[in-house]
Order: sequence, then C-alpha cells, then structure tokens
Amino acid sequence: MPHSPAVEVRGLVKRYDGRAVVDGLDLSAAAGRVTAVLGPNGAGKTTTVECCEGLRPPDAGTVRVLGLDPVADGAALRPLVGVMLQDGGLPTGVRAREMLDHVARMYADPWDTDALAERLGLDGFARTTVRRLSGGQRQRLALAVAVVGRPRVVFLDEPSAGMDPQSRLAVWQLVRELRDEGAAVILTTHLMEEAEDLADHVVVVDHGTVIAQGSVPELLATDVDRRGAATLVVHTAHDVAATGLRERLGPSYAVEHRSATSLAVTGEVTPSTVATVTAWLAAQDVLVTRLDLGRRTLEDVFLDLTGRSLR
Ligand SMILES: Nc1ncnc2c1ncn2[C@@H]1O[C@H](COP(=O)(O)OP(=O)(O)OP(=O)(O)O)[C@@H](O)[C@H]1O
Repeated sequence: MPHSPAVEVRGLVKRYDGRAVVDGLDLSAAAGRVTAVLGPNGAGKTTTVECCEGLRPPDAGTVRVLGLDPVADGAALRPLVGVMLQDGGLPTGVRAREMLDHVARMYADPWDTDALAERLGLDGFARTTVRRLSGGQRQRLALAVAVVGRPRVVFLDEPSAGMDPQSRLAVWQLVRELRDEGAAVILTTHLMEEAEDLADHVVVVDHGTVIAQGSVPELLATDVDRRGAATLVVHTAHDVAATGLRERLGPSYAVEHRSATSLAVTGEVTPSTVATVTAWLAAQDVLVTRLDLGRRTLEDVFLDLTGRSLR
C-alpha cells in the first residue's frame, strides 16, 4: 500500500529580486528511501531544500513535511527533522565534540555519540573549535549533528562536498543505515556518483523545475534509442574539437566535450568504433592519454536532456 510521502512539495515557486529560481517544482520523498535532488550549480536545489526546512517561506505552492507546514509548524517538526546545511551552519566558537554531545542531549533517543564520532572520524579534531576545522571536517561534524537525534526526515545539502574519498564512503554508509532504519533522506548533490550509489529515487532539477525523475535504472533507460549504449571517454594530450569526430562517426553517435581535453562518445561502442576514434585522433596528430569505456551514467542523461554538463 502506498503511504503518504514524508516530504511533499507541490508547485513550489521562490523568487529572488523578481527572478524565479524555483519555478513550479514538484517533489515527493518517501520514508525508508534516499531521494537525491540532482542538478547543476544554481539549479535551485538548495533553495528548494531550504523551503522544506522552513528556512525560507515559499512565494507560491505548498510544502509539507510529515504532513506539517515547515514554517508554521517549525517547533513541532524540529525534533523530527535533521538538517545539514551546505556551509555547515554551526556556531564557530564551540569545540567539535562538545557541539555533538550538546545536540545529542536535546533528543530523547540519540545515537551513541562515541560510536558516531568514531564512524565519522571526528575523534582527530574533537577539541578543535568549529572555526578552525577544515571544510571536510566541518562537513562531517555537520552530518553528525544532523543525524544524532535519529530524525525521521533528514535533509543533507551536498553531504560529501570537500571530503576525502574515505570520509565520503563513511558518509554514504551512514546515509544507507539511516534509510534502512526508515528515515526519509533527501540529499542534494551535483555528484552523479553520489546519486548513482545512494539514491532510490533521483529528481533531476534544472532552472528551478524538475526535468526528469525516477530510479537510476529508469533514468538510464529514458532514451530508448540509446538503451544498451556505452560511452567511450577519450582523454587527449591537448585540446581537440568535437565537430570533426562527430562528422567522422555519423549520426548514430553523440560526441560531447567532457573537458577541453576529453571527449565522450556515446552509442554502440564496437572494436571498430574505438579504432575509428583513435585513427581520427592520430590523423589530427593528437596523442590519446587515456581511454575509458563505461556504461551510460546520469551525467550522460543530463547531457542528453539539457545539452550541458552537470559540473
Ligand atoms: N538569498 C538569495 N538572494 C538572491 N539570490 C539567491 C539567494 N539564494 C540563492 N540565490 C540564487 O538562486 C539560484 C539558485 O540557487 P541555489 O543555491 O538554490 O542553487 P543550487 O542548485 O543549490 O546550486 P549549488 O549546486 O551551486 O548549490 C542561484 O542563481 C542563486 O544565485
């Protein structure tokens, strides 16, 4: 039986200086699921989440969290909702571990703070004040503070931004556990790997509206013509224009720049496709420094939908 979503946003509009940065956005996030809001910088992800957190009143539309209005019912929601803001949002004069212990004492059934601190590697900077923490350390502390009260709904704004790979894995594992314990986890990210690894449901946002949504497999199969297609990413020693390769490969392949010195070729990649690409580059006197052959990713889906890269 489907039950009512933990977070429900309908027709959300938020304007700054007369410009709608969120423009009629619908979003629904279920308990026991990780919902990733994915989109490029400036798409309106943070603004949307801030409206759900009650930090910004919407200009139009409705937002409900556990059936309540996050602005009017903020006091009732506070013990039920965990929030990790993009800039940490923590008081800067407090020592890291004191901060976590203080917040834990405000909840009826908090996580064991020793265990949480160990998992997120907070022990190495337990006595350091927030203002002296590195960006990644501050992020880890902000995550611990957001989840220590075992919230039913957790908002994580770019949770692993600025973290080293080991910390990122620890964060992802914690997010999975929160989900398995039944929390609704809503995370914003522009890291497709994060969305692909963690999300049960992905909402792709661009220019303040949802342009696609579904599970990762559903999104990867959106474009039926490309089902089963692979992406060959060619890294080169110096800049190369995509136009010539596009003409050489013909219309059944998409050729896009990933950066000035890398091209992504999407389509049916056969041994002869690889030979054609490298031969064409050799004819331009361009050295190939690396070749990666992979399946389609959310990055490719976004590129197809918007013609732009997520990053
Ligand atoms: N307080 C504000 N006043 C004016 N403009 C704002 C304000 N907050 C955000 N904006 C603008 O709204 C747009 C959407 O910003 P938002 O932070 O929601 O995007 P985002 O998708 O979270 O981006 P990022 O990935 O960079 O965090 C941006 O153009 C931003 O400059």
